[in-house]
Amino acid sequence: MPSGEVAPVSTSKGAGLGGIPHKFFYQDEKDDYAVLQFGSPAAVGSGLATYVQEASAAAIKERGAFTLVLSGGSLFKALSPLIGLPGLDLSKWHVFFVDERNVPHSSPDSNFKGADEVLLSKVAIPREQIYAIREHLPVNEAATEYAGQLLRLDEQVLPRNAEGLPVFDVILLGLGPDGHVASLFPNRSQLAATDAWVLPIENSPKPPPERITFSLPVINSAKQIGIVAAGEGKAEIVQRVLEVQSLPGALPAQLVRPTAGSVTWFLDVASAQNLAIHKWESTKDFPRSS
Ligand SMILES: O=C1O[C@H](COP(=O)(O)O)[C@@H](O)[C@H](O)[C@H]1O
Repeated sequence: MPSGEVAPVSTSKGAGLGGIPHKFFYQDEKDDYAVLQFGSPAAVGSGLATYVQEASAAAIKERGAFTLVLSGGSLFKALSPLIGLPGLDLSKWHVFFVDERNVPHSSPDSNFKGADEVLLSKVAIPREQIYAIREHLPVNEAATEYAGQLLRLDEQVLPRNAEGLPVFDVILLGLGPDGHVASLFPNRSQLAATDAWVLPIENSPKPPPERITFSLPVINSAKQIGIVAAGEGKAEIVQRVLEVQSLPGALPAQLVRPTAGSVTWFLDVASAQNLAIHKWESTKDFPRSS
């Protein structure tokens, strides 16, 4: 995440409607920090489906497998345009959860249940390639067990980088109103954890209290990270994360900085409404256009 008084460095203006996003880039060392603003939540979903479709085709061509990591909340519904999309080789897909609540799979709080009802039960991904939290374990053991599921996969499915960390093809993150991503909450010790792939959480500020979450180093090892935030309720936090420096004590979403991959934000007009880009474009005083 850029620091200081942050300004976008270039823009390419689409209408935001019909799936053609208004696209702009924030400064980052690797020039790979794109923000896509779509005309509606439905268009965000279509854009997201295309992003996943393209990543899937590339990964399957390269190594015969595709790894997709989901977060919870509103994301599953946004992904529904994936259902019935032609040309997806779903038999090669492996689906994971970047965070999960330590509850039975039948609980309304379960991310697995939410994903299954809205998406996973409607597509032909082999069930053994959907990696759910093991139920009825103490949360420490649930985190260790989930990490074990990842460790058991061979590198053709889940490659490792030079640091030995897993490299997922696509991780999709939601954004909480406090700037949390996955179950990494502001000012919590888990933000500094480097020694475990999957961390237990015993006292989450958002219920339910027990959760497991990927650590930041694992998230930041992904090839592609999509951060999805639609609706007016996300406008304030989207602007804070993208444009307000908060070091020290950066928000979790500001710590999403892939070591070798890219970040793409998926916003709609409502969640992007506070971004300074609109002010600059309307005054034609765009600070550093390229
Ligand atoms: O608790 C959680 O919240 C975030 C944001 O959810 P949303 O419904 O506001 O999109 C979610 O990304 C995370 O996975 C979940 O556990």
